Amino acid sequence: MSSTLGLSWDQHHLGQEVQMGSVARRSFASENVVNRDHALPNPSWNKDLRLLFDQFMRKCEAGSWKRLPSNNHSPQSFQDFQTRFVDPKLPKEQISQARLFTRSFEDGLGFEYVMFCNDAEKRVVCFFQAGPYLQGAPGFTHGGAIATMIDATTGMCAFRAGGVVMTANLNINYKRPIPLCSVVVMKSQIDKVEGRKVFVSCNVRSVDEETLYSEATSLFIKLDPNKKLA
Ligand SMILES: CCCCCCCC/C=C\CCCCCCCC(=O)SCCNC(=O)CCNC(=O)[C@H](O)C(C)(C)COP(=O)(O)OP(=O)(O)OC[C@H]1O[C@@H](n2cnc3c(N)ncnc32)[C@H](O)[C@@H]1OP(=O)(O)O
Repeated sequence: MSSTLGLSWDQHHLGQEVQMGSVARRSFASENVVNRDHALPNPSWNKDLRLLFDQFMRKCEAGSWKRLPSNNHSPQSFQDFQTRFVDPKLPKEQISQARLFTRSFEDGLGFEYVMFCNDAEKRVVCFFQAGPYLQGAPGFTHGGAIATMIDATTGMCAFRAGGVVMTANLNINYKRPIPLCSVVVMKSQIDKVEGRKVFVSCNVRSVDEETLYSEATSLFIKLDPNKKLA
């Protein structure tokens, strides 16, 4: 399947996966931040997150699911996105400090998560542990942090199916508050694709699946390579 940038998503992801191996431990002198794959267990992961990770890694061995690496810096394969869509007049020093929002916290304090995709079924699953810096109401996870993770999960689902996309609309029903430091299961799937529009839905449940925390629908638009974004 080809994306609007003329690269197939396999090429994008190949870039991501190649990068994981070759540059994963590269240090960025400007701020001494190691660009690494965060979608792997670290000591802050609780038992639930580790169990879910192990369970899905076994599914990966069986073949239908794939773990998605997640680095704090954009992979080299997104250079094309930058060249086409990012204003060249933006200050280079600040741009070189850019990092993925969800990977900008120290381990355990913010967003700890791992995503797995099943391309044949057009599904992405995310296991998310909300760290203590994501508090909204005391003891519970901030709604903006939940929205961020729903956007990231449905965005990845749309990207796997449709190439380079941006969020045009995100609707969330928050049904139950998510306890801080707990793990939730986010399941997303492509509902339909109409031209450049990719419709995705997502639900957020407790690990035992008994509690439905949130339900969401998103609309992503495949970017037109001939249109400037700003
Ligand atoms: C972040 C980039 C990622 C790229 C790389 C992907 C890597 C994936 C890897 C890892 C996933 C990580 C996940 C990250 C997740 C985070 C994503 C974000 O945070 S995105 C930031 C928030 N979103 C914006 O800032 C968009 C602002 N909006 C826009 O720039 C434009 O509106 C845009 C690009 C969305 C569409 O603009 P047009 O000019 O290309 O397209 P037009 O002609 O307006 O619309 C096309 C069709 O869509 C409909 N449409 C557009 N917006 C709609 C809406 N809100 N509701 C309903 N329909 C809408 C229109 O009516 C039109 O439909 P008709 O073809 O006429 O049938």
